[in-house]
Amino acid sequence: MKRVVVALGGNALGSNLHEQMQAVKTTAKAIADLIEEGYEVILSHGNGPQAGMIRLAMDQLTKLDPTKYPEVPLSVCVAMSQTYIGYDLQNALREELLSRGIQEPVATVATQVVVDKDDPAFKNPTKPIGSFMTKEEAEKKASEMGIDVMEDAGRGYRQVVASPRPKAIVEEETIKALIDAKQTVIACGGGGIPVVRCENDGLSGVPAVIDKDFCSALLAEKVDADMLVILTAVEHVAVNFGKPDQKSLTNVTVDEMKQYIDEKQFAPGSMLPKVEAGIQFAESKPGRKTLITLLEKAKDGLAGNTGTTIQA
Ligand SMILES: Nc1ncnc2c1ncn2[C@@H]1O[C@H](COP(=O)(O)OP(=O)(O)O)[C@@H](O)[C@H]1O
Ligand SMILES: NC(=O)OP(=O)(O)O
Repeated sequence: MKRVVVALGGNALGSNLHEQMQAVKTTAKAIADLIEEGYEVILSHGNGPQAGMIRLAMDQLTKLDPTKYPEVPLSVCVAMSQTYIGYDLQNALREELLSRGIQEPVATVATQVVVDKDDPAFKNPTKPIGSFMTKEEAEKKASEMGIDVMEDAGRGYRQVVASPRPKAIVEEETIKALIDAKQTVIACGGGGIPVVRCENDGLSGVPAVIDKDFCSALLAEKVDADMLVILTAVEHVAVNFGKPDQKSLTNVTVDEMKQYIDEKQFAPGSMLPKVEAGIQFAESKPGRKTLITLLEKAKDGLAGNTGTTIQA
C-alpha cells in the first residue's frame, strides 16, 4: 500500500466559517477517492486565513478589556486554528467515508512542531495570515495595531508573521501509532503549533506560523511516505507564470527545479515554498516523489496523468 502525505492548500478550506463548511465537503470527496483507491493518507493543511481571523478576534477582546481578556499568544491562535479546521475536516471525511461504506476512524492530532529559537525568520516576518487588505488599509492597521504588513504575491496586502523552519514533530510517535492502527490522521495543521525546547524537557510556544508545505515535507519524511502530495489552486506548476508564454511543468527533476528557482520562476510566499518543500522531500531518500496539483485532480495526479511531479 502506498503511503501519501497530502498537504491541503487554502482552496480546500475556504477563508471563513461558511466557506470552510462547504469546502471541506469537496475536499473530503477528493481524499476519500484516494483512500478508496487504496492509498494510506495522512493529511495536513494550511491555516493562514483562519489563524489571522482568530488573531484578530482575540485582539479585539483584549482591546475591549485587557484585564478580563489578557493577550492571547500567536502559538495559542495556531492551536485554536488546528482544532477548528481539524474538527470540520475530520467530520466531513468521516461522513464521506461512511457514505461509501468505509468504516475508517479519522482523528486530528494537536501537533506541536519544534523550531530553532535563533531562526533568522523571527527577525524577518514574511508569512501572510488573515484576510487581504488594500495598501491604505494595511498601512492604517500597521500603525494602529503595531503589526507587520506586506504585499502577498500580487494579491493584495496581508499581516505577516515570523515563519521559522520546522525541525521536529513532538507528536511524531502518536501520529505513527495512529497510522499503524489504520486510522486516517490529520496532523501538523497550519504547519504545527510552533514551540521551542526549554529546560527540563519543556516546550514553550513562540509567536510564529510555520509554513505548512515545509512542515508537510518533514512529516512525510518522518512517516516514511512514498509521496508528498501538495494540493493547491493550480493543476501544474508553471514557468513564465501569468505571461503569454506560460508553460506547465509535468515531470521535473530536482536539479531542473533548482535551476528554475535560480531563474526566480516561482513567487515567494505562494509557489516557491511548495517547490522548495517538494525538492526537500524528493531528495531526502531515493525513490521519493512530490506531486503538486489541483485538489480535484489528486487521484489523476497520483495515477501519473496530470500535475507536476518532482523527483531526484
Ligand atoms: N510559477 C507558478 N506556477 C503556478 N502557480 C504559481 C506560480 N507562481 C505563483 N503561483 C500561484 O501560487 C498559488 C498557490 O499558492 P497559495 O495560494 O499561496 O497556496 P495554497 O494553496 O497553499 O493556499 C497558485 O494558485 C498560483 O496562483
Ligand atoms: N501555515 C500555512 O502555511 O498556512 P497557509 O498555507 O494558509 O499559508
